[in-house]
Amino acid sequence: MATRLRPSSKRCAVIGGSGFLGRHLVEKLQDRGYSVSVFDIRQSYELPGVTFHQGDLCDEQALLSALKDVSLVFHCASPAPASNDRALFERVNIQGTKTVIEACIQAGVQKLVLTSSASVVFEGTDIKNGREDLPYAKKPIDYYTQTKIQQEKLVLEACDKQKGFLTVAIRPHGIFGPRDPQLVPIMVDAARRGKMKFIIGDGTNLVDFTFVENVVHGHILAAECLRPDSPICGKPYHITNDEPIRFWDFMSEMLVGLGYAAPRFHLPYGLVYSLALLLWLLTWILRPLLSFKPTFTPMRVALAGTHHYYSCERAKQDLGYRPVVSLKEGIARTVQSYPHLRHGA
Ligand SMILES: NC(=O)C1=CN([C@@H]2O[C@H](COP(=O)(O)OP(=O)(O)OC[C@H]3O[C@@H](n4cnc5c(N)ncnc54)[C@H](O)[C@@H]3O)[C@@H](O)[C@H]2O)C=CC1
Ligand SMILES: CC(C)=CCC[C@@H](C)[C@H]1CC[C@H]2C3=C(CC[C@]12C)[C@@]1(C)CCC(=O)C[C@@H]1CC3
Repeated sequence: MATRLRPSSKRCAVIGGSGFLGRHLVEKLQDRGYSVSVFDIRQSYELPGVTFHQGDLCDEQALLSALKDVSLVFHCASPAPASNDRALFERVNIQGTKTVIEACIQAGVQKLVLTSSASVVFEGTDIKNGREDLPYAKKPIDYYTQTKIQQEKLVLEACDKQKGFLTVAIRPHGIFGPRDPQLVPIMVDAARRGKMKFIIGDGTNLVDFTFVENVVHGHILAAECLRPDSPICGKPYHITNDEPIRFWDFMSEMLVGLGYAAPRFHLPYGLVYSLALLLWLLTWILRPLLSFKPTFTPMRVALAGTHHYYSCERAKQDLGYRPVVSLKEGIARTVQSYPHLRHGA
């Protein structure tokens, strides 16, 4: 009888590997001796030794050919939150994740590590040192988060030790670092349009911002700890910098580092939130006539004006996680990596 060789445990695939987090993950996995392939709807770079499979994760056949002989899969693909496209989030994050799970099982993949998000428990009100046992948000802040909740449940429920298919979810928060297409570019765009003069609320709200290499480290630890006898099977893990910082101090450090002025004038949180809500309603009503994307959405105001930071004790205990790059160093390395976004560039 022909024996089917078990895929090497160092052969892995990164779904969403062309993205910000995905590419950092691919680079680190290669450094650690993994043989890596990328599955993504687009190819954004080339890297010697990395095989690219371009395709939509909703296409099972395309996935199956990319997952041949792969034993470990990282799923970090998602449409960008800013698109706010409900149908797209549902198709990719829910239907697509079901397809990823089915393809993994069919291809004989043994481990699936999902990039979830700490925002699955966030409802727009304060969370201080939130642990993983907080309930999922009943009223998620947007469609993106609503589908991230469904996605996480699907992946964790698929964990089946009998069948030899093990899953775990990493919940990062506020990922930042070189090549990030969201945080710094949105902030600089707002600064260039004179919209970063104001602090929403009293400016004391604490938030987690997590340097991308720490998020990568958490993913790799989770993959390496995922064994049938390990307590991490089917569980979510917060991965943060473990250094909550005032939202507006973080913004100021980034802005000043890039040569812009720090926000100075305080505006009451309730007022800005109500205005953002009104603006959002107006753009929704007028959407057949004009397409306008406001900088101030209720979701962004909530993110900028409330406490939302999370405990990563569980990751420390079960994964041996410790951040590898401090916030100070992460900010310095990020600022340095954006010469084209500096004031006057
Ligand atoms: N950036 C952040 O602050 C946070 C991100 N996350 C999660 O981390 C993951 C990675 O996020 P980022 O790297 O920031 O996003 P990104 O937008 O840079 O990367 C996502 C990748 O997914 C790919 N993709 C999208 N739809 C696809 C499809 N149908 N088939 C195949 N590939 C597809 C995109 O082409 C892109 O390369 C996402 O799951 C996101 O929800 C969670 C918490 C915070
Ligand atoms: C901590 C966390 C979850 C960060 C996620 C990233 C984005 C949601 C933020 C990145 C840039 C931020 C930003 C604002 C809100 C939150 C972000 C979009 C503002 C719109 C808040 C109101 C302002 O005064 C302008 C800000 C620009 C940058």
